[in-house]
Amino acid sequence: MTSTLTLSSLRNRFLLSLCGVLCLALLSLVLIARYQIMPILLEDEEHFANAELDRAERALGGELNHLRRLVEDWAYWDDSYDFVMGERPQYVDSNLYEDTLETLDLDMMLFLDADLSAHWVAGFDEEGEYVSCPGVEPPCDWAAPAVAFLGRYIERKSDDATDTWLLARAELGMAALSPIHQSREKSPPAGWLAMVRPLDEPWLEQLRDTTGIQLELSPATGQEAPSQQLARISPTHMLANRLIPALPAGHAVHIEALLPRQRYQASLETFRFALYWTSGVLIVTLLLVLWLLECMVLQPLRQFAHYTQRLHQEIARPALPTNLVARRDEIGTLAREFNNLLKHQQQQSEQLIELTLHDPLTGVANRRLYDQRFEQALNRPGPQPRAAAMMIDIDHFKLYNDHYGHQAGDACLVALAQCMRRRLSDHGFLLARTGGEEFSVLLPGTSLDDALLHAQGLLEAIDDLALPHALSPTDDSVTVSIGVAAHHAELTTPSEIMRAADQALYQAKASGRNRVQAYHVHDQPSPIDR
Ligand SMILES: Nc1nc2c(ncn2[C@@H]2O[C@H](COP(=O)(O)OP(=O)(O)OP(=O)(O)O)[C@@H](O)[C@H]2O)c(=O)[nH]1
Repeated sequence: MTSTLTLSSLRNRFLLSLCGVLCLALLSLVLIARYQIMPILLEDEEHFANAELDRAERALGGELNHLRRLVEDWAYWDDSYDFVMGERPQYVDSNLYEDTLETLDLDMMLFLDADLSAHWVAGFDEEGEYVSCPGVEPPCDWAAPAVAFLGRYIERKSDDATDTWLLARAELGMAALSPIHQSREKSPPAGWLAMVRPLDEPWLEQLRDTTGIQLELSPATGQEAPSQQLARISPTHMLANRLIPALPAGHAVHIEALLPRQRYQASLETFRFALYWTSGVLIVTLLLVLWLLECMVLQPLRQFAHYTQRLHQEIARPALPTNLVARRDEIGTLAREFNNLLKHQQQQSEQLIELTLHDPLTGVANRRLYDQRFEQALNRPGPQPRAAAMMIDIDHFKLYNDHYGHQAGDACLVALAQCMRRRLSDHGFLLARTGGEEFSVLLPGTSLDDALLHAQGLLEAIDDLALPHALSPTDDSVTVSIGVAAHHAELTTPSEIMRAADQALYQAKASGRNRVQAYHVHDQPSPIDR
């Protein structure tokens, strides 16, 4: 019952509807964010990660180029040519010593003869000791696999170009191989020079500074490829991975970049900001709409409903609140139309009441109104006399009807009523048609004697009217007979007084008509001759 009442309120239903709309709007925003905006943000993030990895890869390429230029500088140097041709024995002492490799940031320098055998090896062994040997005999035997690999590689090589590689050994590195030529001469290589540079932590730190990317490099095999190229490890950071082919065959350098998710965070923050503001604005709008609804519609409607309740409860019709009538909107129109309807209804009910209390032919009071007024007159407190009454009957009216017709009879009734009303209205007496051709007059506060005088006046007025009555045995014009009675100790009720007046009327008829007869208590009624 309570919930029915609650939901029957326009305000609550409107509130519920608006809340529904609000929830739908917020749900739509969330769905748009989930299926439209988030994928775009994540895709943008992947592009960013790829671009950063490309940049890191280009930085590595730059390092390889640097090594390429270094190896070419040495390989195209005439002293190096002379050295591999066996013509410059002091080359080792002047150029290949520990400081040279350290300055050039190299692990190893390997000179090969044209027959691909090791000509000279200079570098740091597994213990980090600098060694320099004319071949791969101990203590330079650790270089034998490199010499073998380069030999195989150069045999298959179809050009004289410089080659560079990344090395995915236990410790990362990069290598470059260049043919040794005499400068400005196009001749087959006199030998080959290979350089190996370690990619150690200081080098990596430098690369991080140069690129501004938090990079980690590690050796990997093809099978160790990271399952996910991009791993979002926290709301603020992600790990981007990439494998770059390296030596030995089947191995790779694994680049791992720790990247900030600034763009994603910023976009997300912006979207959240927009979402919160949108929600806030929607809620404020909802409250505003409710407030406007309350002020503009619900309050006037309640006032209107309260007014209609008062209409039922109060006898006198209360006035419609002026603020409702004065409104220029639909509620104002409704209030004004309602007011007009009420007035119209009131007029109609007044007309109906009028009809129920008056005689439709003559317009004078009917018996109902006459009886009501009679009761009131007798009950009114005050000194005697309380009231007197006349009973008036047209003489030989049947003959009138027979002679002039029923319609003329009606006109005669109207004419007589108007005449008598004119005569009586000044005194505040009530004329009523109480029968077909019978009238009664109520004379409040009038004694029997005064009533007789007024009755006499009526006879004279009707006589003056001189309505022709050709068949009347009494007179050649229409006449009436009047019985008069007044309130008395023994005539206390309207019916007793009217019965007495009727008896007096009967007497008047019996005495020859066209006369007034009073009813005297305890006396035989005596006619008053004209
Ligand atoms: N035209 C018309 N005649 C009416 C109306 N009401 C009653 N009458 C007539 O009034 C006549 C009354 O006749 P009666 O009661 O015989 O009395 P009367 O002819 O007036 O004779 P007395 O009263 O004895 O003088 C009847 O003929 C009714 O038809 C009415 O509203 N219009």
